Amino acid sequence: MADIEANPFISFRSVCKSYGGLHVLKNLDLTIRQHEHVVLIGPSGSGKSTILRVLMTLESIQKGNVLVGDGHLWRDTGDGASMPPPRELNAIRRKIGMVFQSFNLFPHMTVLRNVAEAPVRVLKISRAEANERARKLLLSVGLAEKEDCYPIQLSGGQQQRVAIARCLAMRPEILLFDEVTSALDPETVSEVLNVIRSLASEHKFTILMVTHQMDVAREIGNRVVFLERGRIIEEGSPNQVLDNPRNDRTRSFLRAVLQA
Ligand SMILES: Nc1ncnc2c1ncn2[C@@H]1O[C@H](COP(=O)(O)OP(=O)(O)OP(=O)(O)O)[C@@H](O)[C@H]1O
Repeated sequence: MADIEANPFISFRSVCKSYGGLHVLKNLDLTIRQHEHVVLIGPSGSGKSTILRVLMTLESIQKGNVLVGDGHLWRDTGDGASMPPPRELNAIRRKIGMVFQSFNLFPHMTVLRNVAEAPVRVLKISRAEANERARKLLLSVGLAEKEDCYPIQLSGGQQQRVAIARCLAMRPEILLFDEVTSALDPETVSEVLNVIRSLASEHKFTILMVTHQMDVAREIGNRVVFLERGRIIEEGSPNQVLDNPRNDRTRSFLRAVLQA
C-alpha cells in the first residue's frame, strides 16, 4: 500500500482532446498510482478508450500534460501539446502495453511467433531468447501446448490469452485493457479474467482497464472511475461506486446497464 500512496505513476493534468468540434476529454485530471488497478466505466462515447489511446500515443491531445513515471508523454506548450524526442518517447512507451477487444493476433504466425516477434524486432533480443520468454508466458496463461497452433485454431478466450502473453513479452509495467472480455462468451470471460488477476498479483502491474461489464470492473478494479462526456463524475472503490453510487448520473447509468 505504501507504493500506492507514494507514487503517482500516470497523471492526466487538464487534458483536452477533441475530434474536430467534438470535445471528448474536457480538462481531464486523472491520477493512477503505481500498482493500482483502475477501471474506467461510462456510457458509449464518454472518452474511455480515448484515454487509453492517448497513453499509447495513438491519439494526440490539444491541451494539458500526461505524465508516465518521471517523464512527460505529452507536454503542454501553451499552443498545443507535444511529445518528447523519439528516444525519450520510446523509453516511456516501452513501459506501456495494451490489449484490445479484437485480439489483433497475426493470423499467418504461430502462437509462439505471435508472442516472440516483437521482442525480436523491437527489443532486438535473439530468437532463441525470445522463444524462451514466449514459452514461459504461454505457460503462465495456460497455453503451453498451443505454441505451434495458428490463431484461427484457437477459441476467442485462448486468442485473448495469447494477446495478453504477447503484450507481456515486451515487459511493460503498465497494462491497458480495452474491453478485452467484450467479444467473449460469458463462460470464457472468467478464463481471461483469471489470467489477468493471477498475472496482476504475481507481477504488480499498474492496470488501466475499460469495460462495459460491471462484474469485470468489480473483479479487477481497486478503483472504479465513472466518466460521462469526457469528465469524471464519480470514483471510488468498486463497492462504493457500483453498489452505493453517490451521483444521480452514476445511478442512472448503472440502472440502464443492469437492465440491458
Ligand atoms: N478517430 C476518431 N475520429 C472522430 N471521432 C472519434 C474518433 N475516435 C473516437 N471518436 C469519438 O469520440 C468519442 C469518444 O470515443 P471513445 O471511443 O473514447 O468513447 P468510449 O467511452 O470508449 O466509447 P465506447 O464505450 O463506445 O467504446 C465518441 O463520440 C467517438 O465517436
